[in-house]
Amino acid sequence: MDEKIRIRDVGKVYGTTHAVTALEGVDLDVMDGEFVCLVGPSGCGKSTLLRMIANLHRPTSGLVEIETQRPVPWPTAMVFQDYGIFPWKTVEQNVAFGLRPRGVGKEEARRRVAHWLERMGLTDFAKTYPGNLSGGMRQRVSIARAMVVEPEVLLMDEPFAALDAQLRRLLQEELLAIWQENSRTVVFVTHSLDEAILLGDRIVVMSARPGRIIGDYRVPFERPRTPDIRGTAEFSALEERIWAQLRAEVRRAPGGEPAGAMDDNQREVA
Ligand SMILES: Nc1ncnc2c1ncn2[C@@H]1O[C@H](COP(=O)(O)OP(=O)(O)OP(=O)(O)O)[C@@H](O)[C@H]1O
Repeated sequence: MDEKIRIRDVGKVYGTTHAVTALEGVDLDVMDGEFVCLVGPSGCGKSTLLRMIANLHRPTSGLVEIETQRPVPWPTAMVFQDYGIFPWKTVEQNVAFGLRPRGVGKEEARRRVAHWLERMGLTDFAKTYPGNLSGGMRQRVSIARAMVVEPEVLLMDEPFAALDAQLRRLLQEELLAIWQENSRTVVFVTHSLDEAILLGDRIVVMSARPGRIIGDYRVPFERPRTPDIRGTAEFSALEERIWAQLRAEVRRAPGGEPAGAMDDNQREVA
């Protein structure tokens, strides 16, 4: 496998008078086709790192590079927690949004939009406006809009965090299937270790702010995977190992609870 994303000694400081050092000395390589999950306490700079990979923020120091044959436009697409779709455009128009700027012709655009509407179960809602959709359906639109541009790197910032537990499981399972059909490079930020182990090839753990990388775990489950792996002893053991490291960082982060007060069963990083 070749290297797809190269992050070298990256730092990010926001502001000047009240400067906030969000990241410090971050090194990370992501291989082509790899699904990497980033976990860490609240405010440790996960979104900042993702936005730098998306070329939305520039690092204050260090280097973020993507190995690509077509650097213009930037070869990433992003899915946000709050959907990031346009309320004044229909589902179909939202999904088609990124195609024209990327020079995709009309016929090809029509074909791709139809494919992703169908794949995400949105065909009957093509002419609907997002305001009339549930949260789960809006997030499907968001995923379709990202996938339709056939990004080399898919960036997901807590995409399922706003959904209720059942919908979240459903969309996790759909993403797992989609990724296994398309296998692109993915960087996925989550507060849930369960979600990270289900979906990822690797789990990268960040420290409390300023964020640094303090752990890197390979997920041992073969592909294609199904959600049944959740019930295995290996799954729980990995979750325990990662949580043991993460727990100390969560406690160090602002708002970290004293020992014993956290909901250990949920393994959600506060
Ligand atoms: N535009 C900004 N200006 C100033 N400070 C910022 C800005 N964006 C983020 N920060 C600060 O940088 C730090 C890292 O923020 P970031 O959103 O990257 O963390 P995160 O790990 O994604 O947090 P969460 O898990 O809560 O979403 C935080 O202290 C945040 O307040």
